[in-house]
Amino acid sequence: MSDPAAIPDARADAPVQWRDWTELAASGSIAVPGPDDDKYSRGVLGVVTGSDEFPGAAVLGVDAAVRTGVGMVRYLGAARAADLVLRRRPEIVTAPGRVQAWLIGSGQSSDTRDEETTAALDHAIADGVPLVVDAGALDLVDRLGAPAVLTPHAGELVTLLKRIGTRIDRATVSADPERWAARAADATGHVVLLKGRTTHVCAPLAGASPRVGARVQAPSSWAATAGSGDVLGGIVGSLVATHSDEVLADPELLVALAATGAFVHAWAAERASDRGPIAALDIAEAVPRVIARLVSGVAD
Ligand SMILES: NC(=O)C1=CN([C@@H]2O[C@H](COP(=O)(O)OP(=O)(O)OC[C@H]3O[C@@H](n4cnc5c(N)ncnc54)[C@H](O)[C@@H]3O)[C@@H](O)[C@H]2O)[C@@H](O)CC1
Ligand SMILES: Nc1ncnc2c1ncn2[C@@H]1O[C@H](COP(=O)(O)OP(=O)(O)O)[C@@H](O)[C@H]1O
Repeated sequence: MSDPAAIPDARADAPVQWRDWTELAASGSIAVPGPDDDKYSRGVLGVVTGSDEFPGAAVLGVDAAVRTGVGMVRYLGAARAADLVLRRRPEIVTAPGRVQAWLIGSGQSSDTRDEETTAALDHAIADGVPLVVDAGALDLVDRLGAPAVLTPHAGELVTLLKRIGTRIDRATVSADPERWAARAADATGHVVLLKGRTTHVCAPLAGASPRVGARVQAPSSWAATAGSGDVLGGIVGSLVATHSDEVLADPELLVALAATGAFVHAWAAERASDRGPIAALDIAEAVPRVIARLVSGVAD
């Protein structure tokens, strides 16, 4: 149960100007390659996700990242996951090298993290480029130096807030997601994307008040299926990698990129679903059609 006495009041609940994220808003966050572009200039996403326990999460995130439109994906996670990633996506590079953003944590757990994964995560965190931090890397939040988007679901947000002494339960988060997403952003100093039927993306307070927040309403709930969040991580990772320099210059841009990622995810799920059930990979497969519509304004 939540314990209101444990919730600190200092600086709490500074105002957020919430904006519903529309197709028009999302269309501004897609990088379209030009005649002079190559795979490096478009942006490279480094990925450290998956584990022996959850290798599939790596496949889902990488597949979604490629389909969102990035120049290259370097997968540098667990060996078993790397095999599966290459089977699904032979274009993935598993050699280390420069990247413009990192996606870390999906399909991992801080309890079972092995030495190799720890070293790969340490490298990603020290690299100085923007990060998308999911599931099993959220415990590393205090060590992030570069701008980051954290992508918790309600349960993971509860754990994040517990670290700063705010003891609430999952139901409390679900009852007021705007408040708790904002509180987590302030507590961590990073953009928080709180997942759900409505996804809330909030920037931390940084001088200007009110700060910006974005709400993405999913048109249905068929996306509530295992691995769906791993797909979202790949989509957001790809959008961040293709806007890396802009994010380093203005970290608040991560709100627009993360909200666009949630928008693309929600509408890819809708297209894949056709009013029926879907699997997580179906969402990834539908991403290019959603992106095509965003950049051309024309439905197929
Ligand atoms: N194919 C894959 O590799 C997948 C990997 N995943 C990864 O799995 C890890 C754990 O993520 P979760 O979001 O599941 O963790 P949660 O924090 O939601 O769940 C924690 C635990 O509670 C249990 N639980 C929660 N709700 C339950 C219910 N209604 N009935 C029975 N048990 C319930 C789960 O089995 C789990 O052990 C993450 O690293 C995530 O990325 C998931 O994304 C699912 C797919
Ligand atoms: N009721 C719902 N309606 C629509 N989308 C949902 C709903 N519940 C969850 N989602 C979306 O599905 C994804 C679930 O992510 P997550 O909880 O991390 O699942 P997993 O760990 O299985 O990948 C998120 O993108 C979230 O916004």
